[in-house]
Amino acid sequence: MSLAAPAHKRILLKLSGEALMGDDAFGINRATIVRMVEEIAEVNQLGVQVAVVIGGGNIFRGVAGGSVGMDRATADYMGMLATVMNALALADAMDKQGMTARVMSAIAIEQVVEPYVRPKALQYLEEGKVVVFAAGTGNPFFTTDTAAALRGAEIGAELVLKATKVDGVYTADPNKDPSATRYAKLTFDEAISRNLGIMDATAFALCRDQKLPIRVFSIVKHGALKRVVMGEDEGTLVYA
Ligand SMILES: Nc1ncnc2c1ncn2[C@@H]1O[C@H](COP(=O)(O)OP(=O)(O)O)[C@@H](O)[C@H]1O
Ligand SMILES: O=c1ccn([C@@H]2O[C@H](COP(=O)(O)OP(=O)(O)O)[C@@H](O)[C@H]2O)c(=O)[nH]1
Repeated sequence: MSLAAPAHKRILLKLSGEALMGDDAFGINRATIVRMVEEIAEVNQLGVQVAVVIGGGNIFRGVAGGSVGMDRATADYMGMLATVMNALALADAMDKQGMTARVMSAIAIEQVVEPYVRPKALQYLEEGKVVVFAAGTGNPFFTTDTAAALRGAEIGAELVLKATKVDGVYTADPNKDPSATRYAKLTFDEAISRNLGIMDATAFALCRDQKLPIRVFSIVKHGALKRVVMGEDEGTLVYA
């Protein structure tokens, strides 16, 4: 039996809100969330420190609100609140799975969750607790992908793992262009200049400047998270 050690000590996992929907049209699919949490538990048990940034697209997206005439910043605050709901659901499922999860919010709603305080987050990670970062960056006009890049840099994560419905970065959106092919790896500059829509340019630029690599992989594919953590070739690596 091989007792290979994980390739990373501390990771930042970005889960899209839509990933939580499973096959539902919106909201949180319980079976999907439980399965994801099982995969997170597996890497947590290997001794890997795990922080999570959760999206909110399954409940509300600021862009959608803005497009129907709402004030964009107000719609974005609604989107951030949606991520808090997802964070609570995720942390609850983690606790049921035997992990200890702590939700930290970028906007103050202290009766619900504790505020994000960087040293506290670092302390939780050292203790082996899973930290779930809620409310994105706390600012409108940003995304949770950018929050993942920001928190990843702040906590000194070795890698940002973007778990999504596709299994990597493609030459074009594979849901729209069936002839698109997947990159094994590419640089941040290539990703930005080719306008690859998998993540927003702000997130890519932040990770590029901080030399924080991102691995994009499928959350639907069983065992993929563990393979990434073990340093195996899975999905697409975006690097500086
Ligand atoms: N070049 C690309 N390679 C891979 N996926 C892409 C690309 N361009 C756009 N996408 C889309 O990005 C989505 C992944 O981003 P994600 O943040 O998980 O989704 P969303 O923003 O819809 O919640 C994929 O489902 C895919 O449709
Ligand atoms: O720093 C942030 C992060 C998120 N949002 C809002 O929250 C919504 C949900 O986040 P996102 O779309 O990134 O979620 P995901 O695509 O991962 O489901 C976004 O559309 C924005 O409206 C925001 O305003 N600032």
